[in-house]
Amino acid sequence: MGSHANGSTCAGDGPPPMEKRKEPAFPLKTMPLHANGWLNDMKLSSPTAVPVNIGSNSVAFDPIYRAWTKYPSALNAFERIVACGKGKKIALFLDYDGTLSPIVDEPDNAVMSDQMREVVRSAALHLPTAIISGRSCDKVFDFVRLTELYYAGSHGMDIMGPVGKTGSVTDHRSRGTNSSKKQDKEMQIFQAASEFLPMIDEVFGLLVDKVRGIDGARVENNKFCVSVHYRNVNEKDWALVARCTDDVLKAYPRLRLSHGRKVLEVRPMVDWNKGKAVEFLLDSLGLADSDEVLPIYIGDDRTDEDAFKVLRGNKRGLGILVSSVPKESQALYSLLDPPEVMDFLKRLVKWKEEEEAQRITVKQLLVSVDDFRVNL
Ligand SMILES: O=P(O)(O)OC[C@H]1O[C@H](O[C@H]2O[C@H](CO)[C@@H](O)[C@H](O)[C@H]2O)[C@H](O)[C@@H](O)[C@@H]1O
Repeated sequence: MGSHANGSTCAGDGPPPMEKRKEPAFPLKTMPLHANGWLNDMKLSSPTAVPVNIGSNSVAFDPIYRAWTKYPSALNAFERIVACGKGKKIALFLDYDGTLSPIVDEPDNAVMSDQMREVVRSAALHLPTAIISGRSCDKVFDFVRLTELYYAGSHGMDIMGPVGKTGSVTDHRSRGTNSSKKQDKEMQIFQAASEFLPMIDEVFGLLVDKVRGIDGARVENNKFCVSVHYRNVNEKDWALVARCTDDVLKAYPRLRLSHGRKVLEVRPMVDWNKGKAVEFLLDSLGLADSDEVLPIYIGDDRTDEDAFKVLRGNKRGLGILVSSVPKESQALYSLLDPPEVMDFLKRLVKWKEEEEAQRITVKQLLVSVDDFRVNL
């Protein structure tokens, strides 16, 4: 995985800081069975990259990482990837946290660099582009601040797009949409679980109260989902976080839980996920024909696997996993970290610009030949 050599570590994935801890308010052996299962998942969901100290490209020199060749580097395989897209339209789907912005300890600080914003903007000018995030649409929009894109927040349960853009999604399949405007240029297109809003608000309040005593625990309201963060919680207290979340969820059988990177994600029990959001957008944008369109999805999280799976099915498109540690995935390719994502997007934009320039030249040539014939 040669191209991975320019990477940096996800510093935020390191062990939580050793802080003064509270003892769990209950003996661990009394943990309910599924909260115990969660604990296992909590440990597995965000494995720590173990950097080997060789210069700044530590992870890339890690022999274990280098031996991980199951998902080839999307940078090394760039020519192969664009060859799949030759003569097709490429549709781009991007996760936010850990893909466009580095993982950091404080969720509110997960800003996107200006450079990355510029690259995503250029990509969106050439290719239909959507950001699909576990965060609420509003939050991810506040970070990204680009009106040229589609946004699918709350794990795809809340989809918004640019108003008046050619090929923009129409409302014909939407449920409960009143075209609520955002930033004057954004409109709500689809909400998969709008009836859950009051329940999510309620659960958010209960979870905030419940984990208040746990050092480092933080609850985030993502509109149709709630995130319970334990990145800054001492590992010994992760079981307590699981137990508190489970206690609250017991009264809400219509909510379920998924695991992200040091976060428990509470979400409505509806048949909707990032994969469904990708299908919805492809379909609604008239991009569902796999003979004409190559969808590429880039993401780092477990919840992105639903999208990788959709694209892998029938060889419809390509998933690219962003990871600095070897892990199993439904993706076909990999990138080390957000800087590599930026490099990949830059190359994609350049390739697209060259392709467009070639097409214009050929068109001009054909016009000249026609003119020549007419004048003969
Ligand atoms: O689908 P995504 O865009 O990847 O969103 C998933 C979650 O991302 C955020 O949490 C993660 O990033 C934080 C900032 O780097 C980090 O502190 C946290 O540990 C990660 O899990 C976001 O805060 C969550 O609400 C999203 O669900």
